[in-house]
Amino acid sequence: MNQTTFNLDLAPLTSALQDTPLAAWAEALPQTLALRLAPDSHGDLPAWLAAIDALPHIRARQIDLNAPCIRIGAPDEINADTREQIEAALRQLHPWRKGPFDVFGIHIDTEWRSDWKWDRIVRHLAPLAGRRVLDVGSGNGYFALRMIGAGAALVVAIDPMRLFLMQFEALRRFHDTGRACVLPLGIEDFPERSETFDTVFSMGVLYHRRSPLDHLYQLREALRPGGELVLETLVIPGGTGQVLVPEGRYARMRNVWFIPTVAELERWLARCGLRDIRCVDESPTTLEEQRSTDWMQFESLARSLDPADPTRTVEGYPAPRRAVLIARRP
Ligand SMILES: Nc1ncnc2c1ncn2[C@@H]1O[C@H](C[S@+](CC[C@H]([NH3+])C(=O)[O-])CC(=O)[O-])[C@@H](O)[C@H]1O
Repeated sequence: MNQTTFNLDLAPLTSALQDTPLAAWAEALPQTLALRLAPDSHGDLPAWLAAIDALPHIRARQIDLNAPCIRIGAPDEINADTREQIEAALRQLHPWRKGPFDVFGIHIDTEWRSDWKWDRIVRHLAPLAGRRVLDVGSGNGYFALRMIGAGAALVVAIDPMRLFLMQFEALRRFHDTGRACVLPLGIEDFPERSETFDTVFSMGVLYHRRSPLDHLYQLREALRPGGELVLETLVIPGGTGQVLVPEGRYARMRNVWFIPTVAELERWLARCGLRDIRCVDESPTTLEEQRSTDWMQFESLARSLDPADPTRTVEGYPAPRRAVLIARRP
């Protein structure tokens, strides 16, 4: 395996973006990613690459990217030894946070029931069929695959955590639509103004940004005029003008900066020039939706809530609740 470029097949992406303002950026991606994926760039990278290398080269015949539990291959497509080999390699890529997936009958029970989030969102979207999509903070590409399942023409998914790219690439060993890619990049590595995408998703990212309005502004600038922004983030109950800035950790997470109310978030979106702003869902995160599993054995939400009062975090803040807002770039 060529560890420097990690065999990321960027040709479909470069070709899909060739007539857009992102053409030059896409052309330069091999050099950008060579640095990001250099063998010494992350201590675990060699082990992850070895895990992917240990996967057999098989193409799944039965694939369903539209199912809540994304299905790549049916159990009867492989024998028991091959299944064992695949499962052992996929487990080397622990922790699996976003999913679930079913790979030739191996059920990857991820920390999150990401299918529940998708259900809350998808029915409110402009239909994704034929659209060019950007997913910022994509995790392992679970949602990117669901977007392809919903007919998107192209999904560019970015997430700086290289493990999540490895998980996406491991699954891509068995299927490849050529229409979705996960790139190991943060939003700060993305061109400021591309005006290329029909739909831009930012889910679970805003509260990690120290400058949330700059984040919203950059998301807006990635949209073509008339394009749709889908923003999912932590919120607190309350009205306009209220924002929680945790003193230290929030629900044991270190890098949480701004948690506004829905009304305040709507104002931020409007100030960033977005229109037709609507909150389509607001839900508390439950212990059924985010939990430790066999495929994510670290601590999860349960350990972040006050055992005496689960409506509070261990730090005494309101327990996690998330809102989904949809807006349009005029
Ligand atoms: N600067 C950054 N640029 C891009 N991504 C980032 C950055 N910083 C962190 N991330 C990534 O943003 C993701 C946040 S999780 C949401 C995943 C998915 N969207 C979900 O909705 O389940 C949070 C949650 O669990 O909700 C992580 O994968 C980070 O690596």
